[in-house]
Amino acid sequence: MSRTDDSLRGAADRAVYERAFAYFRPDWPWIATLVALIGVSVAVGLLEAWPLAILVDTVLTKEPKDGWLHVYFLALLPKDKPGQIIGLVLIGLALQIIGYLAWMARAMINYHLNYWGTTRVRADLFAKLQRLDLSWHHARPQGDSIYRLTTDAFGPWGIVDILIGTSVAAVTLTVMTAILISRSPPLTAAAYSVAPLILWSNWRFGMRIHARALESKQIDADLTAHIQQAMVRVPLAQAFRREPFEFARFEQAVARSVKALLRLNWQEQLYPLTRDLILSLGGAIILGYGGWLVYRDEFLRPTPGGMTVGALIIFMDYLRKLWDPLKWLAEFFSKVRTFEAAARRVFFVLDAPEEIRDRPGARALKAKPRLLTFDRVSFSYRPGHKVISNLDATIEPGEMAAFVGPSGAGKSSLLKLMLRFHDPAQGALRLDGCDIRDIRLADLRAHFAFVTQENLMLPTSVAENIAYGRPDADMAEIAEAATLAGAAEFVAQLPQGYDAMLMEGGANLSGGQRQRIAIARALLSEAPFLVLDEPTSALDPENEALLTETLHRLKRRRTIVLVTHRLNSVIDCDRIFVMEAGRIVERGAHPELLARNGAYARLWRQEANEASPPPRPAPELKTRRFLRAR
Ligand SMILES: Nc1ncnc2c1ncn2[C@@H]1O[C@H](COP(=O)(O)OP(=O)(O)OP(=O)(O)O)[C@@H](O)[C@H]1O
Repeated sequence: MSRTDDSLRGAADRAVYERAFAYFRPDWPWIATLVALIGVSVAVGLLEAWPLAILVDTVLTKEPKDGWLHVYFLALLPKDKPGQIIGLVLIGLALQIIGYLAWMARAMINYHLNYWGTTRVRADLFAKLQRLDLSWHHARPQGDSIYRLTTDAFGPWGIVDILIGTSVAAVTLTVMTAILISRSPPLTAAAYSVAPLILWSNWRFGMRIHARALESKQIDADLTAHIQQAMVRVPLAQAFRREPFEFARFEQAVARSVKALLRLNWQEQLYPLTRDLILSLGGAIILGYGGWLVYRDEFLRPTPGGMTVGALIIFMDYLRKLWDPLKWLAEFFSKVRTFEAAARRVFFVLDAPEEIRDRPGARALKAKPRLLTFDRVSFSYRPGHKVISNLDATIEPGEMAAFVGPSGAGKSSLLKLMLRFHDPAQGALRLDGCDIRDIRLADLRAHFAFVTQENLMLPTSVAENIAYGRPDADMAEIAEAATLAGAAEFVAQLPQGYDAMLMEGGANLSGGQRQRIAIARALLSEAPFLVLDEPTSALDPENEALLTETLHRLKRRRTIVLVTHRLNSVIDCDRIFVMEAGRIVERGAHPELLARNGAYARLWRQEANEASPPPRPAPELKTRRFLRAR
């Protein structure tokens, strides 16, 4: 997935952090509990070695030491030695259990915050992606939006988590250092002598593992995309006997993935090895130097308050515990920057301007038949490349109008302007004289039932596919729409009829069957305008005639706007607009256009030469709701 995004650039920005925290504001009681539990874990961790130290220094010795923690622990215990031994064992056990429980509760709260907080981020992102106009989506691969939703959405929690963890690490280090200094400043210095090594190794391996993990993730994403595309190409590969080529490409992609994983695994193995070597070195320094201090203070020159075996045990234990907080501090920048980059990619989408949206004070407009006007409309996808130029057209309520013309003339683009998938650069489209940009978007779109060229199918039942625009429709209405669209016959032959499940993209239907389902979906909608882009392109002559007949019956009840190359279906249209290079070059009804012997007549003769069979009369259909006057 391409991550070379505008959102990755720029210095660390406080606003990104504040915004990340804002997503977790509703969770503050949970965050407070999490911090408290981390405090418990840290305290337990710091106390864990003390029962053993007290046992050695105070209970199992003839000369008990009197440090404040010793006094505090002993106050909880009986006066006799066996009682004190049992008590210290039980305290050690209790500390372990509390530590485990706190760790478990922390993990669960962490998951809870992560998943639910990220759900809020995802909900905002998904809603925004749904609102963003088609130009925005067309400018990026779909995979990019999917990556932002699935992976980058974890960025805000990552930032919060890292900041909490690093703050706790800083507090832990401070408390630990204070305790160590109170026991022995020279030994504390010895313990910290390996800290630079710990920092160095954490930093170095953190960066390397992070880079290798990112590389591996990227290569895995490419592999997944590669496999997905290869599966789509199976028929092509079989037809052109390119299976060996596809297999070689697959092998290459898998080999890249394996090599990237091995590079990651190598660093993951080197890291603990280095860590254990440094810890062993630190352990040796403390044992050697600390052992000498104990020998000096206990045997050579017995010194009250000097170094003890118990204190040495504490130092050995705390040395291991230095690792974690130092790791947090060393890895802070590399880790937080990754999450920051992910969060930026999320916020980049959330902040993307919505070109197509309700204007302030946009009008509510009830869906009903209205006069549609194209008023000197110009439009381009790219500056300087006009697709529609200064186009004027009027379609009366209840009329059937068609836009015809050569491929690339701008017919489909014109239909997209009607639903405000894009806005014109100049001029306006109007409903009953009102600029459609001044109408609430949802109200405007409720006027149109659109059958696109793609005939998108959902991987659900046939019935749900037909009822997508009107989920409350009952089975009788669905079946009636299917009949009108010429779909009823083949649906009846499916094993479960209307309950039959469609595969991804409607792969278990023919192109013509998908088109009929899409038309049924539009017919079932109660929108006053039926907008159809090449509705008969995949239909056989019989079904084309059936649909043409249905459309003619709907005339006067619905306004029908048709884009087609099949001129047979426009013969009875009230208005035909002939387009060339974004302009209307002729307009009128079929007979007058033929009589004019211009662009339309040329198209008509071309089609006649292509020997399309004459349209057959469609069977008589009983229509109820779809023909109803609105
Ligand atoms: N999303 C897009 N981005 C950039 N250019 C586009 C986009 N969609 C269409 N075009 C261009 O706009 C022009 C008009 O395309 P349009 O699809 O409106 O033509 P059409 O008359 O419907 O063609 P056809 O009959 O082949 O469907 C074409 O040159 C096309 O390449």
